[in-house]
Amino acid sequence: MIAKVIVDVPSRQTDRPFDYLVPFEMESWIEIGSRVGVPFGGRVLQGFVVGLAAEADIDPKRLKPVSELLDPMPPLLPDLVELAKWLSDKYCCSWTTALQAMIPAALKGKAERYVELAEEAEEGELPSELAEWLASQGGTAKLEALLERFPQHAKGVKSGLRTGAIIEHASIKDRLSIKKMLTVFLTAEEETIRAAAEELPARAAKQREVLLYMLRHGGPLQMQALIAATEGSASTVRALEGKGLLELREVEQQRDPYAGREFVRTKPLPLTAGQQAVFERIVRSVRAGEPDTMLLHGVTGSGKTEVYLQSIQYCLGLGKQAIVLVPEISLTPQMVERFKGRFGEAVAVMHSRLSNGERYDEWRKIRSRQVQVAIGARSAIFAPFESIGLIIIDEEHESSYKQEESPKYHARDVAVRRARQHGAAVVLGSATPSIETFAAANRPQPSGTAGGREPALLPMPERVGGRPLPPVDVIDMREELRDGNRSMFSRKLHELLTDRLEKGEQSVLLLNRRGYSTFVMCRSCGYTAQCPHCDISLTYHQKTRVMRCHYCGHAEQAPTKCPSCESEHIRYFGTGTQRVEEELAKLFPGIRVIRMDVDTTTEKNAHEKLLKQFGDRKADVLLGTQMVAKGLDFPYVTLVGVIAADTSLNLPDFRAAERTFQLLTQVAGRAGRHHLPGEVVIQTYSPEHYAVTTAQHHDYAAFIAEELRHRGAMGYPPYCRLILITMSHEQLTLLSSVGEQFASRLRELAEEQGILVPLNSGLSKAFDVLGPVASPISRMKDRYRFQCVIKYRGSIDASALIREALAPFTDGPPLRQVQFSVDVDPQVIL
Ligand SMILES: Nc1ncnc2c1ncn2[C@@H]1O[C@H](COP(=O)(O)OP(=O)(O)OP(=O)(O)O)[C@@H](O)[C@H]1O
Ligand SMILES: [Zn+2]
Ligand SMILES: [Zn+2]
Repeated sequence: MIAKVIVDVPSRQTDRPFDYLVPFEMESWIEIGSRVGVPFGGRVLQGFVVGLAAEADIDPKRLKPVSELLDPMPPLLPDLVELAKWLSDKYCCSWTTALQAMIPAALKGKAERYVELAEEAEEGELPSELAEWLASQGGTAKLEALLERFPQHAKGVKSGLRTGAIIEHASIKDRLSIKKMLTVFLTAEEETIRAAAEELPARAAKQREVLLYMLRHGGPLQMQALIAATEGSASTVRALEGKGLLELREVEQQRDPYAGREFVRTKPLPLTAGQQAVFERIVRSVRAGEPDTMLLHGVTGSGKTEVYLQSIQYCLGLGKQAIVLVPEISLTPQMVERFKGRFGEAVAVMHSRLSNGERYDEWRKIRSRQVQVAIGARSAIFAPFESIGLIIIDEEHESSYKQEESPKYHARDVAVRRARQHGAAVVLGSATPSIETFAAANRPQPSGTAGGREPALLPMPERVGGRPLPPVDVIDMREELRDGNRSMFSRKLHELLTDRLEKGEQSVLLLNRRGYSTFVMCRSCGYTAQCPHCDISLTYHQKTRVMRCHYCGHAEQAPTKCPSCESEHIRYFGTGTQRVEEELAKLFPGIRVIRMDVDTTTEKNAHEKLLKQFGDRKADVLLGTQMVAKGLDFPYVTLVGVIAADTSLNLPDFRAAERTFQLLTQVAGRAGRHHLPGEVVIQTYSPEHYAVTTAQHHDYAAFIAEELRHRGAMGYPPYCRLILITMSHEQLTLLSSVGEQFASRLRELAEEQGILVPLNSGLSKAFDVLGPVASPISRMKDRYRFQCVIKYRGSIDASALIREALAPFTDGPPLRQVQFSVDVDPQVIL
């Protein structure tokens, strides 16, 4: 049997399956999706089996055998292997990069090399101290360890390897192993043990105590716990083991990040009429078992989560599994609680705040069918379930569903693809759907589909219990200044905050920090501190007084004197959450503020603790960045304030208005979700902007209509699709000439297909190459950057075209090579 293996070398030359012979003893174990170690170019590399065949494509004499099988159960399933191929085609990355994205980091094995003393090694063939040491290690040791111990014998080792006096082995070691704990078991029935305990001599009182404790506990116990509870020792337990009363075994442990937490079980709520209609539509689709994508457009507080929960329940009832994606940032304890509360042990949770070990164990619960629901951020879309019935993407408009490093996939598109493989339903949920999704859901269904398809748009325009959406006040901050108010709080917001403090109700304050940074500038000459390697300002960190580059990590101490004019008026600028916090303390003495931003949430579980404190009403104000805008559901929040709405409006990003509208709508939705009515204040310098005015009136339709007009006029999605290609090199001249060559080759290829047509031509197929031009960040890590933007429309396999155009540029000698990075459907073209 031949295994076709993708080896873990992410280069173009090796981006294809290689043939290996499957040794007889592995034949019944190796499957598509198996992880193996294979010899490759003199090393052993990790690889994935992507195909099996009876005969090899190469000369059988040149075939090498698979050297090891790394897991008894393949970590990947055939559908994921196929999906990886699709990912690599669509997002122009190597197959192995796509495969690696699907498994937990713990399984990204590293080769380790061992040396073994050959039995037939002759005396004197190796330096004696080396041979002796190896013998003392049982004849084998890690090559690394050997060389570290005897650096002077490196030559001897090499010649030993050549003559065969020592033999080299390589093996793939996982970064992390399954955690095992020594566990104590009783070997007999209760009566037998009790009798034996009675018979123990008086001096073995401790042993008796241990036995009786085990009986009281009534089940296996971890050795450590047993010793701690009985104040005994390992030797006591070992003695009982010797008497055959106890047995000690290593038992696999699941690292459960939620261990010891009680989740109050919840029952399905009676659905409102609006929820019921949507629920029934979803359930019909799940039952049909055919791929189907729906957009659940429900205003904030309309009860989307309850619909998800009941739909999942239905899906599980069919014996199928469900995946729920939520943005990393809103994977809050509240969200986890709602799922654990409904489905208990059947849920695996995957987010980036888990340790590698915890994540690995959650993943194993999925792979071993212990759970039926996976809830997690973006990468949970690769959960290795075998029969998926339903995929839910909550807050589908969130940009965090797009991965910014290779493979640069969008989880939404992967979900649709995976659903097609499984015949699953996809529910995209949001109060503010992305314009692309909204347009797709409104597109007329292809005619001729049997029975006529049901509409893909499921609206829930009302809040649960008929609660109103909160009224929104827009405050023009220019007017405030004109009237002599220099504070960062408008009079209105100040007044309402005072009122909430008096009533003991809670407020959420959002500091929109997108596009904001704290940078160092000289007030005398205008000098700003720049990164010496990148074309970007350094960001100032107040705590450490260090300036740091966000692209390359370069850090330096903030100057006290301007390096350019020696003036001492060098300051940092920008409004951070810290400044707002200080201001709050000044204006409202005694106010209790919880600040939530990157600085206060770095510690593990910090996010969770802060939200719990707020939920327990230990603070009056929750102040934060984007983190506070989503998913929170606190009954005593009756005021939401946005400190400055427009910081994100002025970014040179075609999605700036959409992002602002979404953020404002989401954060406004945190107010008045329960019995107490809410109010919202938005402070802005551009009160007339349509993103602000439509958010003020909770008018998604009006926003979309206006936004679509802009997108159409400028030629942006959803009227076309984008691909961003960034090229970089140390030499500007080389880069610019390679960039030109690439762009013209791409144009030629498009021309040959007859699709090189400008977007505004009105033809159904169009493909336009813009650039190359210098990237907005024109230098990064000492490399110059150029970019091409491709806009296209119609059924064009643009990825294939780009891969073809790239081929001659990426196959050359690596040193002179210009680096290319392809971003399909980019979120930002900055
Ligand atoms: N059928 C129902 N009966 C009573 N209460 C409900 C029902 N459905 C949902 N709720 C409650 O309504 C509140 C809002 O629901 P939920 O948080 O699911 O809204 P959402 O649509 O997800 O909102 P957002 O998009 O703002 O996060 C929650 O407290 C929830 O428990
Ligand atoms: Zn200066
Ligand atoms: Zn830098």
